[in-house]
Amino acid sequence: MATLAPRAFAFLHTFGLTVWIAVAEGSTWTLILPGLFLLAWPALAYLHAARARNSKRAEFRNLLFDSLLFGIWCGVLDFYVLATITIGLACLMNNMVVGGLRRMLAALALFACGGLGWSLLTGFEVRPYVSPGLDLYQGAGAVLYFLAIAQVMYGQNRQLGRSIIEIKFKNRVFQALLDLGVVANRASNIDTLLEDSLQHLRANFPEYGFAVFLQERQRPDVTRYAAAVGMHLSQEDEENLQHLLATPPIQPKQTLKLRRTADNAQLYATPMANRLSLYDGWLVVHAPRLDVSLERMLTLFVDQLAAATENKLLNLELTRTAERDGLTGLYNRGYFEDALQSSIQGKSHPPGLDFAVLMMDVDGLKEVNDQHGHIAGDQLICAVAERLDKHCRSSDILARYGGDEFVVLFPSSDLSAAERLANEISRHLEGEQCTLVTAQGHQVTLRLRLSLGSASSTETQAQEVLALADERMYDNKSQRRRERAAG
Ligand SMILES: Nc1nc2c(ncn2[C@@H]2O[C@H](COP(=O)(O)OP(=O)(O)OP(=O)(O)O)[C@@H](O)[C@H]2O)c(=O)[nH]1
Repeated sequence: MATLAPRAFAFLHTFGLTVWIAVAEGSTWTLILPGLFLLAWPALAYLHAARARNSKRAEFRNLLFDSLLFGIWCGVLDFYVLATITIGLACLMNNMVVGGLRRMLAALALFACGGLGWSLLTGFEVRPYVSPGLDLYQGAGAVLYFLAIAQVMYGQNRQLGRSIIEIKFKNRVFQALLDLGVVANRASNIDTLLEDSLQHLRANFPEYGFAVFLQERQRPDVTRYAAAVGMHLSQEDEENLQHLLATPPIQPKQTLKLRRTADNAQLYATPMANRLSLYDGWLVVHAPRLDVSLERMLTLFVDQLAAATENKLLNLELTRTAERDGLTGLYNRGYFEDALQSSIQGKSHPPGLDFAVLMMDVDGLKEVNDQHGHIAGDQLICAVAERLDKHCRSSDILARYGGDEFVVLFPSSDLSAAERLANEISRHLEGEQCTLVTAQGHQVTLRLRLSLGSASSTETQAQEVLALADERMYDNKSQRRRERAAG
């Protein structure tokens, strides 16, 4: 379609040539009337291409038909040499440009067929030369035509260059978005999610620096998560953004300029603007300047990052709810039993790793509940949980087994690990004072008392370890009761 104007000019010019020759030889209307078709053909060709399902192919067919038509017309004009050479050359060039050598050869064949076919039908006549004036007319027309075609090709090349740059940019954006998706799946927490996401962004866009920070919506002065790659976000920048988010009427929706940096680049910040349910935040980019494509890219990344963060938060919350006890925050019974099953399996397969279990029961919870109410009872359970947690190592799995019972699993350990913790509890927790506040607001101080029982897979069948620890804990409780009754 871009060549429509030069082609229309070529047909118009050829019509002028026809009129010139008709007048010069006196054949006037017998040559001019059929010549009018030359004026109509570019419009017909345009309509045909515009309506065709595949307009590019229709355009190529039109170019071949141009060659046939011009071949016939050169025959009509008795092969006036300069016209035949320039018109023929134009036909070959047009076809060569769009379809290479094969299409050019096809155009040559059609051009020759047109000219020779016409001569066969009407008799072969040759008029190699008409007048110097016509040579000048034809020469000037040819030069104009070729220059116009060159201009069209230059424009198309420029367009192509721009499109390639744009496609490469879009590919990088696409790749970065894909990377963000993969990172989001792999990240085990929000910090690694943000850090890895920015690393991948930077890998795809090394010319930019990136930073992100999320703050709690309820307490905008608290930055909850932050990460920066390839740039530094000063305390002042952070406070500035926090201030913007904390001031509802001016909460921005679009990317805004933060400040000029020392290296003459700019810091731009794109807000997450209600894309997260619990947090607000910014994606900050260090870039030489902000253009439309960078702004669009930032919006896409913010969307993707916010969606990934939201998913991860939900996922972590879900996992937490599924594995944790609601009152104490310790692992729950389900999580403990899964871990115990893994240890039992581990013992039955080489290298047959041993494990140990320590069961604990708070003495006298019923009495606390009865005397001071359930709220005080809950506080006692939480206080015990907190203190037990302090004595456990990171590899120990401490869980609330139910009611006032706690349990610790020591994977890859023997009885000594359980006995070590039992001794620590007896020495440090047993008898320790604990202050509770009743529903009525009264303070109650009581002493902690715990019954303990431990067992390990070195002593019994793996499946029996928990039951053995439980049995020993009840033995311990009975003995303590007897001692208390006696003493
Ligand atoms: N406040 C509170 N009480 C609970 C909770 N879960 C269980 N209980 C109570 O804890 C008590 C547990 O029963 P027991 O183990 O027989 O009571 P205990 O007074 O500790 O008795 P011993 O263990 O024999 O010393 C019951 O009264 C339950 O109602 C809880 O989440 N909160």
